[in-house]
Amino acid sequence: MAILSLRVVVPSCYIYHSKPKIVRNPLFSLRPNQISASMSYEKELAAAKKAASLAACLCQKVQKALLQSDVHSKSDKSPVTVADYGSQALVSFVLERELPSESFSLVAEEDSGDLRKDGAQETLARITKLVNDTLSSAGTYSVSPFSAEDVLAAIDSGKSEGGSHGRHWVLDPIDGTKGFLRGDQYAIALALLDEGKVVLGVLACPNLPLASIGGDDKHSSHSQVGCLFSAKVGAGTYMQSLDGSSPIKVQVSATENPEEASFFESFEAAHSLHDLSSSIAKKLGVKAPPVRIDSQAKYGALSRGDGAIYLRFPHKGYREKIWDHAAGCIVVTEAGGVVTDAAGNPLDFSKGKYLDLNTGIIVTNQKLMPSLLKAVQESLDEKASSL
Ligand SMILES: Nc1ncnc2c1ncn2[C@@H]1O[C@H](COP(=O)(O)O)[C@@H](O)[C@H]1OP(=O)(O)O
Ligand SMILES: [Mg+2]
Ligand SMILES: [Mg+2]
Ligand SMILES: [Mg+2]
Repeated sequence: MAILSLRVVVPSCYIYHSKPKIVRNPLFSLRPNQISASMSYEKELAAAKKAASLAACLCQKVQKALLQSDVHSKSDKSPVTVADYGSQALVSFVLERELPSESFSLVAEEDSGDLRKDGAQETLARITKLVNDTLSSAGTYSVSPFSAEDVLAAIDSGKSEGGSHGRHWVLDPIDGTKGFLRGDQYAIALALLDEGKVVLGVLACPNLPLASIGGDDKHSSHSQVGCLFSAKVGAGTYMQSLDGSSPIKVQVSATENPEEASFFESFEAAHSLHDLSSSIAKKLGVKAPPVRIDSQAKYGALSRGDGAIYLRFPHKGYREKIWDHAAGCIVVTEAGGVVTDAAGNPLDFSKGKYLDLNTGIIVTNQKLMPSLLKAVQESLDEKASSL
């Protein structure tokens, strides 16, 4: 098993350049029917990139402090709480500020319930300071400091239920909390739904190396970290460094040969059935051991071809939430990949907060999908008959 465990030197606050120089590869030029789709959502994508970059900056400050603190405090959940809420407040603030003319609906993981309880004042004060410090060090907005009430209101603007009508932002302010606490991978995942479809997505992965983490490159140095993936319907997927390099277009692995493919799965066995993934991979003929990493960073890594397959089979009874897959899904599909449930159905983000799925989520390229689906079905049948 390959485990990517990184203790990183945290970069200083990212300065997000709102107008990056986009390097377009003529090999991937747009077809005429894609042009109208690609023309729209331009300012929404720019706002999403800005929001996720600022939130990543806030999270890195907290993770850095967490990793430097003494070992006993690492089981303390409060640092991640502060970062979760702070990230959500910042994203909500930036989106509303950048897109003032649009009606604003946000479906997000956190709410302010616990922060309004007696005894939470100190935590709320820490979050408020963190949000204000991040905004002032980025120097993007000349706003008077946020009050604690402003922070609570910004967090609570994420209370929308989503659905199939209109536009809804979808946010996981820290995806991969366990990875965040360990000092490993996590992501800030932000997507936009329009009439129930994901039309853009951004994944900020502060600890993901800019170089490939795929099979053969496991031993290469992972010194430069911090990736920002962004995708817009009909316009492909781009990756840039979180500290502001030019975006480059990325594509999923083109391999047709499972023997060459490596596969990603959750680091946490409690999040996905590792035995089932191993049986599927074996049936398919995958030779490499699984690459286990936390969060939607898996979708980002897959979108640039680091691995060719992502398998996710949560334990019985777990319901997947839209914020855990919306951004990752468009990042992979716009890079040429396919994301389905175990029966081969596309994910439906139009039903509110939850995804109604058949058994699990599988991700790969177009060529490998038919044989992957067959291996999944056979493994599920074997599992059912052994019960
Ligand atoms: N019991 C669980 N089973 C599956 N996924 C879970 C479970 N508990 C939390 N998650 C969510 O799974 C995602 C991370 O999974 P992984 O890193 O294994 O891919 C996160 O979105 C995490 O939520 P959270 O956003 O609170 O971290
Ligand atoms: Mg999550
Ligand atoms: Mg989360
Ligand atoms: Mg959570």
